[in-house]
Amino acid sequence: MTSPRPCPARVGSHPDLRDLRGAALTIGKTFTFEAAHRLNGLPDGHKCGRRHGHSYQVTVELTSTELVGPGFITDFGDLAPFAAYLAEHFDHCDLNEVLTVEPTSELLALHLARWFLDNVQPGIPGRLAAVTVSETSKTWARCTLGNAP
Ligand SMILES: Nc1nc2c(c(=O)[nH]1)N=C([C@H](O)[C@H](O)COP(=O)(O)OP(=O)(O)OP(=O)(O)O)CN2
Repeated sequence: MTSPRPCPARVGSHPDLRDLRGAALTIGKTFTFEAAHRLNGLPDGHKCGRRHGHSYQVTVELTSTELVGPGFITDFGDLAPFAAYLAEHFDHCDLNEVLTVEPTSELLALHLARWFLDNVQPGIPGRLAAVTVSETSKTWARCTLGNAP
């Protein structure tokens, strides 16, 4: 019987990303909720003018040039307030009653980015880079944030 091959020497990058000029890491977490909506302002007969439902997917992306703790941009668990906001205000709701703007993917991404910046961003180390909203498996809208604080 041959003995198993020994594990190779340990490898890994130093956690200081400044070693890699211009490098940044990005993480993402996807949240889901079910909701109904109809879109106003469309031509007569447009199918999205009728009330219909979607299984929404919302992905937040966070970026940083520095890692904390064991090597995190942000602990995924610290995004729980965002999950709670979606569950409380959007899940199984009519988005026309929830939002003061038309419930398009674009305007929903914009609203959720604003809410995240106001309510989650102040308490986490990573920086919000983008919020992407998908109504269907084939479509998405992304709100990309700049570098300004
Ligand atoms: N730029 C946007 N266009 C559309 C949005 C939107 O939020 N932003 N929303 C809709 C409808 O709500 C719905 O998502 C329908 O999308 P659509 O891809 O047109 O329809 P289907 O999922 O049925 O896809 P098919 O390719 O027609 O099968 C519309 N447009």
